[in-house]
Amino acid sequence: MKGARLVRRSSRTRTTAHATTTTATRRGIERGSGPVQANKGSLGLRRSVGAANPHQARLLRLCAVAEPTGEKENKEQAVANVAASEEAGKPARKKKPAKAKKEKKEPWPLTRYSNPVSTTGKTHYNVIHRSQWPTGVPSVMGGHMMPSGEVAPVATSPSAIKDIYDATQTQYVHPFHYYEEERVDGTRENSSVNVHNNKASLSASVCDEFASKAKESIAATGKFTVALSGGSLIQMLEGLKERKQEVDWSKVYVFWVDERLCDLSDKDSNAGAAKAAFLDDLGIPEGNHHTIDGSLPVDQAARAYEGKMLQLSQEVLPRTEDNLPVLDLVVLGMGPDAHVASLFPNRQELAENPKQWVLPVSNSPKPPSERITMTMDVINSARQVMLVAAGKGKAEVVQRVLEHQSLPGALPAQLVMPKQGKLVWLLDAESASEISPTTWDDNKAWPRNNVPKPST
Ligand SMILES: O=C(O)C(O)[C@@H](O)[C@H](O)[C@H](O)COP(=O)(O)O
Repeated sequence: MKGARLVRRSSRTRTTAHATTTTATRRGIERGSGPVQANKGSLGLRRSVGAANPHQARLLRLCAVAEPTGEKENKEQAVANVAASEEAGKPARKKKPAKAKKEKKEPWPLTRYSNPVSTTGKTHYNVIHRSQWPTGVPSVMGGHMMPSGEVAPVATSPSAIKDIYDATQTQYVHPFHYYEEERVDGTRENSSVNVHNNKASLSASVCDEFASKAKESIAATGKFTVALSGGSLIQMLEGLKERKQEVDWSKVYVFWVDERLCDLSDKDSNAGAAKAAFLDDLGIPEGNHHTIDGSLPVDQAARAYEGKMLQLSQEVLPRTEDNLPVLDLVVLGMGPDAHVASLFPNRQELAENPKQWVLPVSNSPKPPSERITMTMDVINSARQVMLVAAGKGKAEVVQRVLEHQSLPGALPAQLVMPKQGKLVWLLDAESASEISPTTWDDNKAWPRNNVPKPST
């Protein structure tokens, strides 16, 4: 059996005045071929052998239990030896049974992988045998390794994925997918990691990047479409007010990559918080800010929001060949479990969902429990994605996401890979304190488990 191999692909690092900027390609998993077989050994009952006397009959009964076929020949031989020795009046000599070959154990989770089957040419599926995960995707699906070599803690997601078992195929078909090593346009270096000295310079950089993308897009296409996330990001975007004169805000369309199901006036509303913090000051036309209808049941709210997006002309919101919307910019925060938008680890919403752009989320591990979210496919169809994380509390997850390839779905942020566009990570020194970009070119430093932490 060949297992999965962690592979770091090429990367390079450059330093700018206020930030260390590392451009790196995505890492991928290379797997060997051939399905993993549960190596139980075949069990069989001993063939019937006639007993010559009561002693031999007892030996036969002892042997007539289920036993690995590899040992049965030896036992038959032992019985035959006893019979022969007794007949010759000699004490029986027991023949040592041959030692069963020890199965070579590979560290978890490699033994849980089976063969990747490329069904579409662009997608790899993990095919998991029924005997291996009889109760669905295991809770330790977050089987990424910590720097210590330990398996990372169980994901906080409460619900197991139930509906991925395909009864006709007698196997679990894992719904998450990887992209092939190369992007659609054939280039490899599509992501960069920018580390800023502190949160203030990070926020300034987030606003600069936003404004420059807006100007670029308006100059090229006459509009700028952006989808925002909530959380601490909203405060970081306040600095856009200082860039009010730089951008023609009347041509800006704002969407929510995810939103909590509540009224705009509710303290939980991302859109409400952003309006108060900066949106209302920028002069974006009312009709260009697309908010959700928080009074609807969550599934209807998702459908209605998707409907709003679908109604926009293709001049404003063009589509990919796969009929996915192409946003000019998606700005994501990241939770401590590596969730982005409201796409939480090991949840059904993360699965490929080609028919829908926006999904309802119930029982969200992060409160409030009902939300809507754009799909990972929509995020990955954007022209540019910004992934922003700040603070010491994010250091460990940033390190895991950037330096350890996990099982797909365990760390949603690892699935952010714009197909045509660019991914820019924007971090502050604290959230980047556990990563070691200077070793990203060093093949010997992979896998990461033994890499010493950067000196402070
Ligand atoms: O909860 C939301 O509304 C989100 O959109 C969510 O994805 C958020 O961006 C991350 O949880 C990071 O939040 P923090 O930056 O506050 O940690």
